[in-house]
Amino acid sequence: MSYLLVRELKRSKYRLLGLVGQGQFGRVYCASHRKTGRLVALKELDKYRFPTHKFLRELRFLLSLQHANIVTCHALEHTPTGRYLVMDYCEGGTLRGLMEEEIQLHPVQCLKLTVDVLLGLDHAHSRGIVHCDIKPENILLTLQADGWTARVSDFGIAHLHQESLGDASGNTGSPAYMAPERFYGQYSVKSDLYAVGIMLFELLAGHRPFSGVPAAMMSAHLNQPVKIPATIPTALQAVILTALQKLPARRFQSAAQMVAAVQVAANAAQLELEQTWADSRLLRSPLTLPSSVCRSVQKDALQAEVQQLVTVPILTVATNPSTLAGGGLGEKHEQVYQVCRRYIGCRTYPGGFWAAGAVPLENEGRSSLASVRLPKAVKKLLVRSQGCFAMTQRSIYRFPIELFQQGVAQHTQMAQQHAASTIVPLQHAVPELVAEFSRDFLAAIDAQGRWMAVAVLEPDKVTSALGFWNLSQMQALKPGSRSSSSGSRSGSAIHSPCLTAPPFHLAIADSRYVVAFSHIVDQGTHSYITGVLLEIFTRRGDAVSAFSLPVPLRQVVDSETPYHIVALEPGHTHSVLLISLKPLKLLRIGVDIVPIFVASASWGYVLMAADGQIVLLDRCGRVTGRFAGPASPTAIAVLEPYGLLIATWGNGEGALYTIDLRQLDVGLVF
Ligand SMILES: Nc1ncnc2c1ncn2[C@@H]1O[C@H](COP(=O)(O)OP(=O)(O)OP(=O)(O)O)[C@@H](O)[C@H]1O
Repeated sequence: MSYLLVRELKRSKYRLLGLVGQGQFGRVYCASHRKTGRLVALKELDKYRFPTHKFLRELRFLLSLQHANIVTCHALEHTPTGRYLVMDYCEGGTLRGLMEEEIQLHPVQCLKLTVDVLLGLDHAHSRGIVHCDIKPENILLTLQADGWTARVSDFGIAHLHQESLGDASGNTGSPAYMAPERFYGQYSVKSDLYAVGIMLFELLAGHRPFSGVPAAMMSAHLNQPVKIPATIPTALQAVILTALQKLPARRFQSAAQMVAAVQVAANAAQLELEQTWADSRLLRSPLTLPSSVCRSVQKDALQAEVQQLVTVPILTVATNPSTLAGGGLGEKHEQVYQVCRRYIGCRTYPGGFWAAGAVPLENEGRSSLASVRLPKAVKKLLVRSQGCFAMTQRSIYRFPIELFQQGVAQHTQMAQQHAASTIVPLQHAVPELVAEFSRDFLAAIDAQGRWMAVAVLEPDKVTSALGFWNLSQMQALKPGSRSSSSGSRSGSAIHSPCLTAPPFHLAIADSRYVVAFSHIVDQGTHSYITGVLLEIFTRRGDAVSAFSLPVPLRQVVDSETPYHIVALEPGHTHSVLLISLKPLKLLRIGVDIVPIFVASASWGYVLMAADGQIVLLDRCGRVTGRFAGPASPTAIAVLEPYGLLIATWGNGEGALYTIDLRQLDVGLVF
């Protein structure tokens, strides 16, 4: 990151959060406004590479365009070292980036993005501006409650309608998206609609209609008929064919006309779209066209959803194989069910599934097995080298990690020896009470298990203070005391900062920083949650930064990778949100279960539904396995690299399960 820019910005109203990309004319940074926490993109404009006239030209276009589907420019900042544009930050990156993710986009989402682009263009066209460079690289994305929203950016080579035709700069652009007339230096609003037609083709077909070197592409755009794959519904084929007419007069006459045609075709093709999509995995959230903006969730609805997670349905576990979800869910489920049935019912222990139940199996006349008694419902499980930390409503317990490792190791050993007829008794484990609080609390433990951040929720529910613990000595660090935890610079005093709002989650960003998440409530109604405030503190309690996310969240989990978190969103029952914090990037992945818990592993993510269904995703969000675990989970965690811990609660009893994923043939690469 440019040292000078950082120094300048230290004195400015923005705090840099990270480098986002590099364009022809300078770098783009993600920054937050120091007072409001609003995220912005700072586009550095190198004065040598971006001559003043070009720069003023783009600024003239940008400042005149204020629309939800155009990346808004707020200001121009001058520093002694340069100048930069302050723009809306688009945390979803470019449409090109989304298309390159190996997650196929739902056709309805593709149509919505196309309509978004057309609405943005309609606004620009109504002000006499032709973009002239529409392509996925110039479409940025923001994430909202109803899915991705596309915003047109980069008006660098835009032209006014009345500017002279045949202008030498008129034929600059990207040949793959250029309308035939653009190769002759001519342009009009219909040239932009042609480019949108190519993009729509590419979104639905997965490739562009013409490819090759620029000369070949020019020839194809001018002469070659467009061949549309039969997989694209007929109604939409007609829209693409009209947009890609060689003669501008035969295309849609305005962006608004094309929006109407896309909407009619989308309705006509609804059934076909669903069928096309049936075999592939996609964003299954219902989407409407055009974007009906629903940026918030009702506070009560979120509370009810969260409540549902805590008060799980009651079922007895570990003593009765029928409580382990098994039937009707495919081969893998059946496989796990069989393993459990053999383990419990026939006194065999074939490996692959190890359970420690709160009710010892001797009660049913069976041999003794290790039993982990869970005194309370576990709300959060964290696995560190020092042990497995189980957090209940007001206490933190630590189980020796060996207990679980022993369980997994024994399965493996037994599976290898084919000694499926013996039950190996495991040690009874008594969890150690690490801390007890007089009120509800949240806690996060750093990856090395050296320190812990704790927020005890105050009764007034308006404020909460953040406290820090040295876990090697198992003690809370008092505000003003000197931190002596290993790895810290000695002599730094601990603070106990007050959080802006009561948090609903604490996460560790890396070995030095903790992030507090709190809901942002609509100031007018006080009943809608519109987003999430993230406040970042050092492990000594110094406030570092704060910024807001535009989407409400209901559950957040730290990821294996620093500055990455995984979250579930209220209202988005079939998806999981991958969040990178530095710089902010959001990726929503569609899944075909309703996850209520998510855990992160070095190889990907584990999602678990209330009925025990478990889906494993790799780091790119592809499904690598699915099977059924115990029902009524209250918390899950990964026991690296191949163990999965599941806490359940029912009938006043709790249980901790360990599943050895290697035994399940789930296609994971460890
Ligand atoms: N407002 C923004 N919000 C988020 N990311 C942005 C924003 N603007 C740009 N970016 C990111 O920064 C990268 C560089 O953008 P920039 O517009 O400077 O260059 P470019 O798109 O490569 O084209 P050019 O240099 O020709 O204008 C983009 O690829 C995009 O990922």
